[in-house]
Amino acid sequence: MTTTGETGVESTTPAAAEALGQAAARPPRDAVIEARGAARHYGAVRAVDGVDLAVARGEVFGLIGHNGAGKSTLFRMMLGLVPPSAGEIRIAGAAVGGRDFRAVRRRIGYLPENVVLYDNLTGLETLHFFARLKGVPAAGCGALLDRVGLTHAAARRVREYSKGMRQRLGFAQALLGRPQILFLDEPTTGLDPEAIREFYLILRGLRAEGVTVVITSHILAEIQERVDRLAIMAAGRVQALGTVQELREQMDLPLWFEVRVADADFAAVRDALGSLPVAAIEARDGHVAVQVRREAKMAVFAALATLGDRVLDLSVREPSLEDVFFGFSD
Ligand SMILES: Nc1ncnc2c1ncn2[C@@H]1O[C@H](COP(=O)(O)OP(=O)(O)OP(=O)(O)O)[C@@H](O)[C@H]1O
Repeated sequence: MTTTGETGVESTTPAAAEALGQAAARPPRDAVIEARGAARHYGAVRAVDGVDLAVARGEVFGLIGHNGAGKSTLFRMMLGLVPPSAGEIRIAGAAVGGRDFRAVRRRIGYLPENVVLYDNLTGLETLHFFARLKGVPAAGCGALLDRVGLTHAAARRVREYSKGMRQRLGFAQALLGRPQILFLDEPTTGLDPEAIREFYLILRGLRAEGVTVVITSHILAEIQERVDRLAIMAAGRVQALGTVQELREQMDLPLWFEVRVADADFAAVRDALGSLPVAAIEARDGHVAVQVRREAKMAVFAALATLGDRVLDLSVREPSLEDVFFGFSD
C-alpha cells in the first residue's frame, strides 16, 4: 500500500491516494478549523508541507504521526505562533494572523507539548498569572484547579509538582476563559492511568458543550476510541484522514475471528470454513484464530454458524489504530 522512497518519505499508491483523497475531499459541514495548502518550511526542512484539513465544530480530532512529522508545527501555525510559508488557515472563519483573528484567538485554549511554568509560583498563582495574560477573570481559577484534581496542591509551589501535576496545571491553564477551541499537544504525557481517564472524561464533557478539540498523542491505543476523526501525518503531509473505521477500510487490513469450539475441535472449524479465502488459521491457547479479509467477514460468520452450539465463544478483532498507523507507514 505504501512505499518508502530514497528520501525516506512515505508515499501511497495511486489507488490508496484516491481513496484517501475521497475522504479528505469530504469536508465536515460546520468546519471551524480549515487549512488549505498550509506549509511551513525551515530552510530545506519541510516541517509542514501542504496540509488540507477541516475540523467540524464540536469534533474531537486526533493528529498522529512519528516524531518530526509536523504535528506541533501545524498546531503552532493554527495558533498564529508560526506564520505559514504558503497556504492559509482559517479558524472560525478568520484567517490566522489576519485582523479578525485576535478576537478568535481569545476563544482558543492551547496546551503546548512542553508547558512553561514558573517554579516559584503556586498552582493557584500560576492560573491567576495566565488569567491576567489572557484577560479573563481570575474568579474561576479555583474551580479549574478542582476540575483537574489539583485543589490539594493549590498552595504548593510548582517546583514541588510532579510531572503529571505540571501537566494537569497546563491543562487547567488551557481551559481558562472557557475556550471554544482547544489545541492539546500530547496532553496525557506523564499522567497516571486514573488521570488519563479523568482527562478524557473532561474532554467528553467539553465535547458535549460543543467545544472543538484537536489533540496529538503517541499513545494510539489511548486515542483510538476517543476521537471522532483523525489525521495521520508523515513528513509534513496528511497521509490519511477519517474515522478509525474509515482508515481501517481504506487500508483494507484483515481482521481476526477468535473461536472457541467444544473439545478444541479445530479440524471442525477448518472444515466449516471450507474453501473460503482465509489468510491464516492458527491454534492459540484453546481457541482458533482465523485471519480473513474484510469482504469475507459475513461469509465466515455464516460458515461458523453451521457449527451451531459447538461454538462456545466467538469474537472478532478489528485492526487497531496501531495496525492502521503502521500500515500507512510500511
Ligand atoms: N523552529 C524550527 N527550526 C527548524 N526546524 C524546525 C523548527 N521547528 C520544527 N522544525 C522541524 O520540523 C519538523 C517537524 O517538527 P514538529 O515539532 O512539528 O514535529 P512533531 O510531529 O510535533 O514531532 P514530535 O512528535 O516529536 O513532537 C522536524 O524536522 C523539526 O526538526
